[in-house]
Amino acid sequence: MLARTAVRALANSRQFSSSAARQTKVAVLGAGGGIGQPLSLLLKNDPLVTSLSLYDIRGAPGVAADVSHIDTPSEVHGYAADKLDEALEGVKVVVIPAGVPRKPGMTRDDLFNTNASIVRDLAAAVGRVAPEAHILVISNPVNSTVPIVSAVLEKLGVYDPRRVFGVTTLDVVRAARFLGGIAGADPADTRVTVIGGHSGATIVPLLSQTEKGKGITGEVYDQLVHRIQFGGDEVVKAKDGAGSATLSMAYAGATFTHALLRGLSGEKGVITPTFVKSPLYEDQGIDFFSSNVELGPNGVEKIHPIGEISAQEEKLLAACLPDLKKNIEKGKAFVAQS
Ligand SMILES: NC(=O)C1=CN([C@@H]2O[C@H](COP(=O)(O)OP(=O)(O)OC[C@H]3O[C@@H](n4cnc5c(N)ncnc54)[C@H](O)[C@@H]3O)[C@@H](O)[C@H]2O)C=CC1
Ligand SMILES: O=C([O-])CC(=O)C(=O)O
Repeated sequence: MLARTAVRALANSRQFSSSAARQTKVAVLGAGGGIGQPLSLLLKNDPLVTSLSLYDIRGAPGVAADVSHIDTPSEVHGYAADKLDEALEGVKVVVIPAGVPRKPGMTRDDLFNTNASIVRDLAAAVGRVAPEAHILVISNPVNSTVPIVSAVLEKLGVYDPRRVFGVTTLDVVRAARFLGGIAGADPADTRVTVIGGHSGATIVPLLSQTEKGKGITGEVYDQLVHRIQFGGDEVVKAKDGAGSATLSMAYAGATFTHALLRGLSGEKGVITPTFVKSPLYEDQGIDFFSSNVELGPNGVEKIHPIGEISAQEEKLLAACLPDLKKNIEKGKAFVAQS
């Protein structure tokens, strides 16, 4: 399982990996935030990261000074608000958790007005300074921010769809954990492919494709699907105005980053769901979609088909597609009007 593999790698981080010699510089934009700080901590412990570039409009040099004392080989540098270009020099991977989080009663789409321009401007800087970088978008609403990043890069003439990813790994992490809880099994044995997008009804878990999930029916099935789709709301409610998931998201972000770095380093068979430019529903006007993607030396190596799904999952997918289409179009329209 992907998450388990990442944990093992992180645990082994004190051994200087031979792959580390490859010099992989990773930047975190939004490194001073609730996600950015623990994500920076986890990336400092990833043996595939040789240099960590931490940027935020507030607090990144402090986070960098703190994290830099951890006794792993990677270098860490922090950059203040006016040092974005410097932060991006020579980076191979850029992870973006910059932007505002939800408060109770808000949808992810309610974050659009603030986060769309933050993500647009950061993407433009990446396109200018590090046009070959792989960009991992965490900032919500992911269903719109990924099309925003893509459209910005397209405008700059540097867009390669194999290098832009929406991080939907938290949905995969939650699905494994929640199914594991119900099945009384180790989440390593209850990995679920989650497709679609990253908000409410656009999150579609394919429980029928897992050994432990396929027998679940009735109310238990409905509750499990609802919990996977609205797990984010659970955290927003519990934090009661203090934000949304940060620690589990940092874990998910570090897990996905590690998977990408494994793919980039030439490892075969690294497959995980991620929200990318995709042909799967293009005939319905939906050109971004999350499904199992094989990661390789160029980023997206292969987009896997959805495979066989149940009648219930067909219904979930039918509910997902119109919402997803609207979210994608909103992101594209924002850049077109910018
Ligand atoms: N993809 C996913 O599964 C998830 C996404 N998120 C999203 O991640 C985003 C960040 O969440 P938190 O870390 O909890 O928020 P936060 O408010 O704790 O941190 C955000 C950070 O971004 C920084 N920032 C704002 N504008 C910036 C700019 N122009 N350049 C660089 N940094 C900038 C802020 O100074 C702050 O340090 C939110 O949009 C949230 O909805 C949260 C959880 C899961
Ligand atoms: O719920 C939120 O706003 C943050 C998020 O995307 C998640 O936890 O899945």
